[in-house]
Amino acid sequence: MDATRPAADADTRAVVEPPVVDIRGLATVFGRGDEAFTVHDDLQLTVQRGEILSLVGGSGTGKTVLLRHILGLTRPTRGSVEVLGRSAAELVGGERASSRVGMLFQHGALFSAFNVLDNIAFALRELGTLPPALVNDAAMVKLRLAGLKPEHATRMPADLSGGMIKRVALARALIMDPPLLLLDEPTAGLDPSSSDEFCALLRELHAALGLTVIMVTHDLDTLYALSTRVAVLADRRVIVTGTPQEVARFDHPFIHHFFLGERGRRAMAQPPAASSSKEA
Ligand SMILES: Nc1ncnc2c1ncn2[C@@H]1O[C@H](COP(=O)(O)OP(=O)(O)OP(=O)(O)O)[C@@H](O)[C@H]1O
Repeated sequence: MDATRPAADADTRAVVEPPVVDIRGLATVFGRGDEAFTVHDDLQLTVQRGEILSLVGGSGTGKTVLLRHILGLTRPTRGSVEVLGRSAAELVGGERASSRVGMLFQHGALFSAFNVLDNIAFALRELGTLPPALVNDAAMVKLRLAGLKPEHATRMPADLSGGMIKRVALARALIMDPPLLLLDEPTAGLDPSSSDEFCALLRELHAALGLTVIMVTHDLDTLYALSTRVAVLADRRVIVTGTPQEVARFDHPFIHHFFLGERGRRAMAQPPAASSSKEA
């Protein structure tokens, strides 16, 4: 187990391929002078192609801020965030952003005035490079990929269940075929059965599309179902990475609370569902 990096022998690709995400010496400080508040300090994290990395940490430890840095929406105070070999800051806006990184926001963040198909098609339509019929065809492909039916295309977001909203948001995140997918609490607000179904869909798409996934989650069942690796944010940095079982053995108050409480022991007792799990 390594405090900041995947084990070199975890996967030979890790040695020969550049990481999909490479974060070095990252610091995030909000405010100035007496008001300064340090969220991250000398944080390192690398994510290799094909991983499903779960980012866990207590409330306010900077998980969402880190996702925003990776998306290029915000810049750290110090350090570098590289995504697919380029600075994340170069990603912002237009085709380059959504064709490299897809983002599934916690509550779906669908446009309430657009129907399902128009929500899915949004980024591709905005590009203006394809005729409308082809944009619709591409959106229909993603709609089906996300496990929705053609008859759902004309529904409005207000008429969708929580599970369907997640699926539409996922289809929208994938419209430009990004190699990297960021998930913020993908199963939050879903009942256990919808949550299991959504995890199964994410696992299928991860394998079928060869995605790299970074996921923020507080849900241990989701973590055990999907993660190939877990990174724990505490004390302003990534204190440990490893398989869920390895990380659970690391001695830190947050980890004791998160993994070894009753809820954690129950989730750990489930057989690991991620077929691509690898020992670090
Ligand atoms: N733009 C900002 N200006 C000032 N402080 C901010 C800003 N964005 C985030 N913060 C602060 O940074 C800290 C980390 O926030 P963040 O939302 O990343 O936490 P989190 O780990 O995602 O928490 P949670 O699990 O509760 O969602 C919080 O204290 C938050 O108030």
